[in-house]
Amino acid sequence: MTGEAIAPTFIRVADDYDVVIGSGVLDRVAGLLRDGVERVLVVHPPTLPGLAQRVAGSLAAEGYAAELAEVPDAESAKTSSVAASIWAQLGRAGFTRTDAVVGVGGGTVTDLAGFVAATWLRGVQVVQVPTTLLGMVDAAVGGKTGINTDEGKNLVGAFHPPAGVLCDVDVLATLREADLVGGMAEVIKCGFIADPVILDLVDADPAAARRPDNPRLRELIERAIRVKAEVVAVDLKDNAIREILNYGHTFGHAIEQVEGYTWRHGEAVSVGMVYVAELARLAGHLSGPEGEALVARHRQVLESVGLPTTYRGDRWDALRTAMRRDKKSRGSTLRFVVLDGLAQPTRLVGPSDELMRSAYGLVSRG
Ligand SMILES: NC(=O)c1ccc[n+]([C@@H]2O[C@H](COP(=O)([O-])OP(=O)(O)OC[C@H]3O[C@@H](n4cnc5c(N)ncnc54)[C@H](O)[C@@H]3O)[C@@H](O)[C@H]2O)c1
Ligand SMILES: O=C(O)C(=O)C[C@@H](O)[C@H](O)[C@H](O)COP(=O)(O)O
Ligand SMILES: [Zn+2]
Repeated sequence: MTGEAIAPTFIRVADDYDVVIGSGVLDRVAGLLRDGVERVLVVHPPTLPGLAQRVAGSLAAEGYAAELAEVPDAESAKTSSVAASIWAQLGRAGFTRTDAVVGVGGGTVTDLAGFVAATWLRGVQVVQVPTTLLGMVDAAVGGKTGINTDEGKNLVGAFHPPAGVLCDVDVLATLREADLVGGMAEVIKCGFIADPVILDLVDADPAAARRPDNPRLRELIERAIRVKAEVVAVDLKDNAIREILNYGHTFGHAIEQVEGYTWRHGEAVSVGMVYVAELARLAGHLSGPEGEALVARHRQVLESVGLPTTYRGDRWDALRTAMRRDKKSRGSTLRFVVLDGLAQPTRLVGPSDELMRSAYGLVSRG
C-alpha cells in the first residue's frame, strides 16, 4: 500500500473537522492545527521515535515550538500516572489554551493524548496522527478519549473532538501483522453494524486483510471511518446511536481487563462480537435459519482473517463483574448492543444471568 499516487480523501466529521486519509501525507500535520497555536507537544510510544521526530520536524519547519513526550507502550500508556507526567511537561513548557497536543501512535496513544488535551486547562486542541489500522478507523476519530483505572477499561475520560485526524497509510507498512489483524476487528464491526460491503470486501480476499499492501485496505479504511463519522456526528456523547460502535465491547473489554491487558483490544472485541451474536440468538433477536447464518458469519469472517472467536471457559465470575462496569450499564441493568439482522443494531436490556452465562458457554473452549 506504499508509494501510491492516489489523492488524499477528506472525510468531514460533524461539520467540524476532517479526517485526511492518504499516502505520503505525514508532513501535513501543521495544516490541521487551528489558529493561534505556538507550542505543540507530540505524544508518541517508544516504538515510533522516528515518526514522532518527523512530525515534530514538520511542525518546527512551519514555525511551531514542538517538543516530544515519549510514553510507555500499548495499554501501559493509558494510566493516570502517565497522564500526570504529561500534564507536568505541559506545565513546565508553559502551554496555554491556544497551544496543542498531537498524538502520534496507535489507539492507546491517541486515547491518552486526547484525554490530556481534554483536561489540560480544561481543553486544548488535539490533532491525531494514528499509526495503526485500529487508530485510523476507530480510536483517533470521534472524540472519545480516556485512560484505564485498576477497576476497568476507559473508566476515566472525556468527549473531546480533535481539530483534525491525519491517516498516512504508508506508516502501516511497519505494523506487526497481529496489530493489523487486531484493527481488522473494528473494521469488521462496522460491517456488521452498518456497512455489509465491508464484509464482502474481506470475504473476497481474507488473506490480504492481514497485509498492509492489501489493495482493498484503503477502501476498508475509508468505509469504516465513514461509518464512525456518521454516527458520532449525530451522537457525540454516546447517549443513543453511538452505542452501536460498542458492538462486541461489553464482553471484549471484560476479557481485556481479566487478562491484564495482555490481549489486544481488537482480539478481545472479536470474541466479544461472537459472544453477543450468540446472546442475541439466545434472546430471540437473531432467530430462524437467517439468524443462525448471521451468527455463523461472525465466526467465519473473523476467523478468516485470523481473529480469535473463543475464550477460556473458567472465568465467568470475573467477566461478569467486569461487564457490570460497562458504560452502557444503567444501575444494575446490563445493556448490550445486539443485531436484529445484518446492519440492524438494537439493544438487549437486562438479560438474565442464565442467558449471559449460556452465551459464554458457546464461546468457551477447554
Ligand atoms: N477512543 C476510541 O474511540 C477507541 C476506539 C477503539 C479503540 N480504542 C482504544 O485503542 C487501543 C488499541 O489501539 P491499537 O490497537 O492501535 O493498539 P496500540 O496503541 O497498543 O498499538 C499497537 C502496537 O503497535 C505499535 N505501533 C503503532 N504504530 C505502529 C507502526 N506504524 N509501526 C509499528 N508499530 C506500531 C505500538 O507501539 C503498539 O506496540 C485500546 O486502548 C482501545 O481501548 C479507542
Ligand atoms: O467510539 C465509540 O463510541 C466506541 O465505542 C468505539 C470503540 O471501538 C472503542 O473501543 C471505545 O473506546 C469504547 O468505548 P467505551 O465507552 O466502551 O469505553
Ligand atoms: Zn473498540
